[in-house]
Amino acid sequence: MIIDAILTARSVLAEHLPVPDGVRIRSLRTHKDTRGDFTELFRDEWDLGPRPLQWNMTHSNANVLRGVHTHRWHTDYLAMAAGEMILGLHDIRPRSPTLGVSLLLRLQAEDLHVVAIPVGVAHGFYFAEPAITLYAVSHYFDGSDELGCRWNAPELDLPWPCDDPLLSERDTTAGSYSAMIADWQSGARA
Ligand SMILES: Cc1cn([C@H]2C[C@H](O)[C@@H](COP(=O)(O)OP(=O)(O)O[C@H]3O[C@H](C)C(=O)[C@H](O)[C@H]3O)O2)c(=O)[nH]c1=O
Repeated sequence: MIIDAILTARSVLAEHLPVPDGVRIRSLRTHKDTRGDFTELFRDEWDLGPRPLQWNMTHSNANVLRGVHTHRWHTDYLAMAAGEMILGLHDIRPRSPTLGVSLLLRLQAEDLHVVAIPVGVAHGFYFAEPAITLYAVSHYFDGSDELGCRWNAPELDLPWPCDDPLLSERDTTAGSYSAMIADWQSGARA
């Protein structure tokens, strides 16, 4: 069953489950009181990868899938502000010890964790219900660093819990997995 392939961030940390090399997951501490709550999202001292230069917020409707994308230069750093995301990860770096490793990770605003995704780890965000994602990037937005492939390319080995997600025009017309690999390797650093 697909649902069995989806791990919570908490279980990955608790059971020391393998993730693509360089992916960092950290549990965030929420301080609750009678007014609500307070959670630190980022501390440079946490050493989760390159420092964020830009923060973004995305509202996603139900059944939206953003991706699958990968980058040559910038790291993504994300947490859920509301709702839940199924984060798909897949390592495409030829020299990585986790080349080809795939993972579906459940991120929940109700159990806050932050995830840092390094260059060369392809990723997609699936939202079964409306959700709000906060994410930072280590470089300013540059469309030339936006690589990707079809969300359901078999080579990704990502059993997404959806059949017909709502995609952007860009993701609808995304190319093949092999084209993404060639594109990435033509200019990658890692
Ligand atoms: C990323 C970005 C986008 N935009 C504009 C460009 C488009 O008009 C609109 C939506 O952008 P896009 O369709 O690229 O958004 P996503 O499909 O959610 O993709 C983004 O989130 C996935 C998961 C990624 O990994 C990508 O790096 C990132 O592009 O926001 C900006 O103005 N600044 C930005 O930094």
